[in-house]
Amino acid sequence: MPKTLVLEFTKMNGAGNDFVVLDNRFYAFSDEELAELARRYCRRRFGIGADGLLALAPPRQPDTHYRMRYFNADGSLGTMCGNGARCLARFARLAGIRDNPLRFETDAGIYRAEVPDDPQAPVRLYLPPAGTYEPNPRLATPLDTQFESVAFIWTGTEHLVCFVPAVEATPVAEWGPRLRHDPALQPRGANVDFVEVVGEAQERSVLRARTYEKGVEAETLACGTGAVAAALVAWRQGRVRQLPIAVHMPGGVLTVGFRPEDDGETELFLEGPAEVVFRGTVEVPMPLVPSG
Ligand SMILES: N[C@@H](CCC[C@H](N)C(=O)O)C(=O)O
Repeated sequence: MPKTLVLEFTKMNGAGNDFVVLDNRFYAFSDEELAELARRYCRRRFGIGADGLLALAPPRQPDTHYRMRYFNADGSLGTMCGNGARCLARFARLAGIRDNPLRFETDAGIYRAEVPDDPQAPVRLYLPPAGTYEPNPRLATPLDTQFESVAFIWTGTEHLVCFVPAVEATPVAEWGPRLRHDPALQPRGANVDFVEVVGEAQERSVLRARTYEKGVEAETLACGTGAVAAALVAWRQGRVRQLPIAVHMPGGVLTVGFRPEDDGETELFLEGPAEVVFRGTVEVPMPLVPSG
């Protein structure tokens, strides 16, 4: 009889950016095994279906509650995922870590999250300041004349932010992969955010954005680090003047706030929904070998 392991998982989403979530404090899967689980179970129609896999791992540092592991649907390791981090924080509270706020380790640094008890209430993630910013990166790809500006910014992972006049009409499926694979951005590549400035409403700036995600290799319904990237670039380029900034994505609204300082932004936060959709089990054939 082939050996199997019954794996308990939780399906979650943050504004439609969806994840398979598991408690790796019990399973102790290696990164290679987690990558394989992501490839197998994130597949739509053949698996559970998700943009990525999140694992709650034991902390390595004494002053943190846990360590987040994030794998894209193609099995690639993601240094950070804004919506995933908010979902995993809610999962951690449900899994019995009762402190609030939570402090956790990621491959992009230490983050903090505030999780209200109300399961419908938004989860707020506090991020460290953004990294590399290039307002005019030299790309090999000739740009669409419709693009108003293209900037690179690191918000825990790589983002290329393209301001466009009408995001609905932008052919994301064509321009996303073209720019994501631009030779100048290799070897890591970049997520590509197409952003339109809508204006101001209810004491906040409003952006509309769509993201093509590396590792998913498709447009997702929302991207947390992408919303932060869009908001920061819009602010730095003087395209918006009111804080916070509401970023409308196809799957929902994410809010980005910060305190502007002369040398950058502090108290950077990302807020939005982080919801459990269902819990389930899958029988995982062991040992877990790459499915190819
Ligand atoms: N959807 C995410 C971003 C996930 C990481 C990305 N695909 C990468 O590998 O850089 C978010 O909410 O931030």
